[in-house]
Amino acid sequence: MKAAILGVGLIGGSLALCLKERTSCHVSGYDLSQKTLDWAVAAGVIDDGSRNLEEAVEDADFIFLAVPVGTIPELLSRLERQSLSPGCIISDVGSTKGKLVRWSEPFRKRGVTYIGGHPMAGSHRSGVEAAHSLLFENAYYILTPSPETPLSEVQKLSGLLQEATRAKLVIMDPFHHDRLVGAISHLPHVIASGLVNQVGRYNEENEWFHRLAAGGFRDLTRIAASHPVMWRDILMSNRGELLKLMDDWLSEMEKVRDAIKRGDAEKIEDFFRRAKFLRERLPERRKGMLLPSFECYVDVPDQPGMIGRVAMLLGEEGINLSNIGIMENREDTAGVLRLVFQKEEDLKRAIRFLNEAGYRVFSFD
Ligand SMILES: NC(=O)c1ccc[n+]([C@@H]2O[C@H](COP(=O)([O-])OP(=O)(O)OC[C@H]3O[C@@H](n4cnc5c(N)ncnc54)[C@H](O)[C@@H]3O)[C@@H](O)[C@H]2O)c1
Ligand SMILES: O=C(O)C(=O)C[C@]1(C(=O)O)C=C[C@@H](O)C=C1
Repeated sequence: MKAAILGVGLIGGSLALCLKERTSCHVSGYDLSQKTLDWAVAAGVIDDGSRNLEEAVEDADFIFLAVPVGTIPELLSRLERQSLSPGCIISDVGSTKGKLVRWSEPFRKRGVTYIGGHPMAGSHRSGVEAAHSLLFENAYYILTPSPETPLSEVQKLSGLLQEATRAKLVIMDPFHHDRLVGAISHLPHVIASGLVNQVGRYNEENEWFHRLAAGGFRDLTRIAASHPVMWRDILMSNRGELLKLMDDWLSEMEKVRDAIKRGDAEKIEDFFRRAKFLRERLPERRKGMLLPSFECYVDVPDQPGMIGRVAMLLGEEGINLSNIGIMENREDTAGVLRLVFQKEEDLKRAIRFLNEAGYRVFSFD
């Protein structure tokens, strides 16, 4: 079997790695950038690469479009004019689905099936260098077939994706999808970027704003470092939903603002109480690479060798650390180490052990 990946970046490259690692597919890549293709072939992400679309999709059983959302229609229309293998299935990984619905009909007339797709896993990083074969593991992977799509073709695609990505395949109406991910992905990206821009303006007057930016600000705004072109395209193709969601957001903020203005302590407490209640009941995330890590923070004197000492102490106890780092925003004599574990059990043992060894340990879990 042959799979063609059009756009060998973070998501296309990760999908290619999954297909190569866990299926017998030959994986061909197509990208605008020759440098990307050369890198991807050398790193074993794809079997071969071409900047010629016809060559890349020749004899392909599966074609995956993994380019920015705004570029998907243009590529689909080029594919519409290509000769494709009969029975070929085309899918995409774009973050919005409603605008692509119209493509299933013209392909179906040619004996080719188009099924929209969206893996609900990713990163603020981009490019093939960030690709990883565990990226989609245990994440949801949404497919949005049209009502006319033959069930056998949906099963063929979901079977391949399940085997390759180890994601949880779900089927959804494309417009329903856009409202859902609008609320839990697109709106949060706008809010995070808005907050970073707002604080960035204050920081131009006084650089302590950035210096003091601690865990809360960083946790909330990681996604503001995502690819601007990708997010431009997502917002442009989900404008209708985004406008409704932003109206709701502004009225939510207006309510808090009112409560603050009126000094209504009860309303303010209710606002936080409700959010805490809901946040604590979010279903547990079980993603592969982006698995929620179990972490704690340890106060240590800022002296050379401290990281090694803590790591060695934990190693001697047989506690597996998956990451260790110094918090970037502490500059004086006390330092804070961030310790990350894959297992909750390791975190609990580490806290107990470090406390016994006299360290002050903080954890938010
Ligand atoms: N990044 C995420 O977290 C994430 C998660 C799920 C879905 N998606 C979707 O996946 C798609 C790809 O995102 P990404 O993060 O992998 O981006 P990326 O920037 O890492 O990769 C995109 C690749 O497409 C190539 N490309 C761009 N225009 C092209 C064209 N016209 N022809 C051929 N190649 C072209 C680029 O050179 C690049 O290699 C987007 O539609 C995005 O909405 C992203
Ligand atoms: O984890 C991140 O950095 C992401 O932004 C991933 C994320 C998301 O919003 O959850 C981003 C866009 C995709 O369409 C799917 C996943």
